Amino acid sequence: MHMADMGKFKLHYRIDGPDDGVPVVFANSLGTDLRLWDPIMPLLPAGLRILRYDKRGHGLSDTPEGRYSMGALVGDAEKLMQMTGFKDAVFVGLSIGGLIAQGLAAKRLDLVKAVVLSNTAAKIGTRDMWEDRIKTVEAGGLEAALEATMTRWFSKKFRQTPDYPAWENLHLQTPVAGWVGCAAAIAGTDFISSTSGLRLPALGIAGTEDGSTPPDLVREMTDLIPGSQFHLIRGAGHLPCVEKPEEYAEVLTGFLKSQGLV
Ligand SMILES: O=C(O)CC1=CCC(=O)O1
Repeated sequence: MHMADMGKFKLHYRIDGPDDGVPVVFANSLGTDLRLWDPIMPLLPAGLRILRYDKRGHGLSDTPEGRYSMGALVGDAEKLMQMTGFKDAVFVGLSIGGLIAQGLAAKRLDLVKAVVLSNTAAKIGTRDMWEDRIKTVEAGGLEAALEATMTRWFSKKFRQTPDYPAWENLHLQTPVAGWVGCAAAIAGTDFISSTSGLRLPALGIAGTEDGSTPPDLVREMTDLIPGSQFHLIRGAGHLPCVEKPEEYAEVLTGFLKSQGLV
């Protein structure tokens, strides 16, 4: 376990794989931490140097006070990559992690050579929708948002499995201030124009049962980037790396192969 000093707070991160491996960065979603990617880690090809981290206000990272901006979250990823020597990387972002990927690709093409935009959009929901969710969580904690969130995250089938309860706990253990801070960043983000200007290899991934970023929305964003690829995972919700890790890893590996990286 490592903590990166970001100045006023610290971010938790981990690196796996050889020093000279192909650099790949993973950014997780709202209410999860770097363990989101655990199910696919053993399924990825050898020879990748993988950086995972907990966003501010999540996992083992510190929780700065107040609402966060998307610029600040993109800046965290940028600084962490520079501190850990990651450049020319494939950046894999899921949901808010996908917003961070889009923002970082628009800003630092030297750091990001390709993006995987999983279960995300150029704009997720509306400001009013996020303000309503923020009010709910501020008043009643993450528990008050649990059922609605789990319905968006997972297929009915997955919620019957023994793997499911740990993901409820992960959501419930997110600090309220961290969740609210990141939700406010999503509320204020519209990357339609900047993502339309991206010119780099991109893969969009969607899940048929995703209640947060449905397939049409993910495809709409993916289509903004000329030459991009798109893959739909059947039977999975918002977190297909959890529900369908084999298919997710296969698609990701196929994308890396298509770029000559593995
Ligand atoms: O709808 C949810 O709670 C899931 C989600 C939206 C943005 C994100 O990162 O996760």
